Amino acid sequence: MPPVIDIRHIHRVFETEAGMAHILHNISLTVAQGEFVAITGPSGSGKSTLMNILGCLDTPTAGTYLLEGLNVAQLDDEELAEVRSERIGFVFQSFNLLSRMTVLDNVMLPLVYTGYAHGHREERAVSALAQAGLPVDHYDHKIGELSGGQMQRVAIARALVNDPAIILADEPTGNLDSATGQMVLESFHALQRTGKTIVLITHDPHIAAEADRIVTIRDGRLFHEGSADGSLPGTAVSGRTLSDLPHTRSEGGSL
Ligand SMILES: Nc1ncnc2c1ncn2[C@@H]1O[C@H](COP(=O)(O)OP(=O)(O)OP(=O)(O)O)[C@@H](O)[C@H]1O
Repeated sequence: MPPVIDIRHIHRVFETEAGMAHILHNISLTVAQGEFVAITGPSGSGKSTLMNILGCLDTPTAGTYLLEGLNVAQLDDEELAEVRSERIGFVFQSFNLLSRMTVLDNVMLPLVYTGYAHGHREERAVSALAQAGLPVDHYDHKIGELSGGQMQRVAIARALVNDPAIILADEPTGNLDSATGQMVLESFHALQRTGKTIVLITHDPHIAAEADRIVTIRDGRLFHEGSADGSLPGTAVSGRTLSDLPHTRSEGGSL
């Protein structure tokens, strides 16, 4: 099976008023299906820039990205949006939930444009919330009534509701105390046991240590655990088309 994430010799250069800012340098990284990888590194090293590329929110200036075998550079905007919504679940430090809506409505939001009937959307949201470990009696609560840890569980459920292959989490425990962060991390471990591929950015070495593998970015260069740099030998890159992607919907189920 090809890696879920396969980036090769990626560079990202931003044009700024002060000139060209070369932020990512020759980064290569593969992540296998079901793997849990932590990306760590100091502030400003390029972690979010890399995560934006992995999440198809940004494109590299040079290099190749194969996502589940798809060559991302060959996708148009509509196809990229489809990949983002169906194959990738995003979890952020600041939760990014709508505070005046209920838990259930927040989790159902990504399904609005799927064309599923309301009942089916609700079923999927309930299943995702169960997977994320939020108690049932909280489903009709407003987000503003929840604790930080509960909010992050809702955000994880929202990321899961489309049954994506990959979960990308940017400092998901950054706003939580360490005990709550640890509990949220348990949700990621549980997701990994269901076959999800997880890439998590963290500053916290204790969180990073829980991943299968840690990669570190310093000054835009990637360092793999136990090796000097992240470069891979150059290989010819082909890629599949969007319709070749496997449909791995599992219709939920609790962990
Ligand atoms: N759109 C952009 N244009 C110009 N420079 C950018 C842009 N986005 C990011 N940068 C620069 O790239 C560098 C890396 O930023 P990035 O946010 O990826 O770092 P980070 O490791 O995620 O930092 P933090 O841990 O503080 O979130 C920074 O110097 C930032 O100013």
